[in-house]
Amino acid sequence: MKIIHISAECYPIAKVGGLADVVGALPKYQNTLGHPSSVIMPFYDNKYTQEHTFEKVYEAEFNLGPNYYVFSVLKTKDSDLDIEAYFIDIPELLYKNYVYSVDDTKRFIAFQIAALDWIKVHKQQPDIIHCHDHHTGLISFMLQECFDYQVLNTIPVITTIHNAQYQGWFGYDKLHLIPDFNEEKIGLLDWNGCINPLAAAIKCAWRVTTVSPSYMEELKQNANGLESLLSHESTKCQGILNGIDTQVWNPETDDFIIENFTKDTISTGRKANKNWLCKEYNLDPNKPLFGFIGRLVSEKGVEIFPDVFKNVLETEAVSILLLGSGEKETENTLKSLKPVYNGKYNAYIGYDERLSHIIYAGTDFLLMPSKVEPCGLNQMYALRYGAIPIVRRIGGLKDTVIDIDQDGFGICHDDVSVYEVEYAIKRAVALYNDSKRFKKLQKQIMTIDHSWDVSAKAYINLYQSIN
Ligand SMILES: Nc1ncnc2c1ncn2[C@@H]1O[C@H](COP(=O)(O)OP(=O)(O)O[C@H]2O[C@H](CO)[C@@H](O)[C@H](O)[C@H]2O)[C@@H](O)[C@H]1O
Repeated sequence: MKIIHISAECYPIAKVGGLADVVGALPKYQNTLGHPSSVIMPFYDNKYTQEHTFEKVYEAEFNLGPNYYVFSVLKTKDSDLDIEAYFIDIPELLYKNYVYSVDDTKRFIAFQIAALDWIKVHKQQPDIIHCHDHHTGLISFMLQECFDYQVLNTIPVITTIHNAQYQGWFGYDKLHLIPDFNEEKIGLLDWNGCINPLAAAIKCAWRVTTVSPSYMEELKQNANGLESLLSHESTKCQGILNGIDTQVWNPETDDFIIENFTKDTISTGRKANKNWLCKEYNLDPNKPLFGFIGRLVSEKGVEIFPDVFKNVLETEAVSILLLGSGEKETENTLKSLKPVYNGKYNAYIGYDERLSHIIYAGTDFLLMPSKVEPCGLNQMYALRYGAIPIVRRIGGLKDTVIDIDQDGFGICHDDVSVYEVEYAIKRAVALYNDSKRFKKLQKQIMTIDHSWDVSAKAYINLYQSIN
């Protein structure tokens, strides 16, 4: 089966968050299962595109409302990837030093048109088009209803919702950007008086998946306005838990970390990474270290951090290290705590792939008090690197972490409240002080298998069921 993934992000080419990790890994595992799987993504102006050379495999032009654009499809000449990636180059719209910004509607409609124009002329048509999130949400509508793409409408389209909070809404003033379609079908684009690409995908895709089974269930109650639509379409929806790329995320071979380790050398390996972090960020390596890595947005539960950190740092012998970027106000608040708790707390506000790996390898505990967590990859990376996750029981966190009091290996809490997270940290400190149990758990969690093997097969089964 020939599969094409269409996405705004793909690791290591362009990454903002977990979407990139999934699109960088799933096709790789599908290739290994014998199903040629490639990725179509925008050609951005970033480190990856600057450091590689590309060849043009196709060029054409298209209409975006009243304007004409020329686009090229590029392929790396010196690919170091295990997947085949094709890049849509529209210099005026996509070749930017960012992935997302305020002009996304126009940029991603253009991306979707160019991607489909190219698929249309492809010698070998795909058996499946797999779209990711709202940036590619109009593809299933376009195949079904736009006159230009009718020839492709027998190709099954799958949409994966990585995060239903973001839906890509836009007003009717931009309707003219979508290629011509039968206007009686306008209802397929509409949700609550706006054009809603994610809603259109839920209506038009052949199948809809979310990135964990629990999140699928939760969306029926809480989907940022799409609850009734998801309940209505529930027969074509399925939750498939994300995996992790165990080649990229492997403490034994990871080039980013300070010292590599296996479960047999975990003690010295993790110590070297923790010592490096503590030296670099002026923290005490003899205290339990609590880390956080992620986008600083409300759904990650980060608003409670200032109060949690103040309470904990004043009463417990702990160190805290945070890596994240996002909402400016949260960034500033978290930055402002640094001088107050000098030596006990530090934060790197920004994006740093290498540092994230070292934190997984060196922190004793990883905090994830998410309000919403469709799957969450960080807890799985933490497990693989022997860091104990402290998670709220929600979405994929609920599906992957079991509390130590239920014979499990993590620390779980039910609500996102200062009290509950503080209590979870206190339980973690008690666990840390029970050194024999703590060390045994660290070894045990490194052996939990969250690789893509199982889930990549689940996607193949899903594709086969509609092919
Ligand atoms: N400042 C920073 N510096 C370096 N690395 C950083 C970073 N901030 C985040 N990261 C990295 O980005 C990734 C984040 O992945 P998540 O799954 O936690 O989140 P995200 O919410 O982006 O993804 C959405 O999609 C994914 C994939 O489906 C779901 O798991 C998730 O629940 C859903 O919200 C991890 O690889 C993490 O290490």
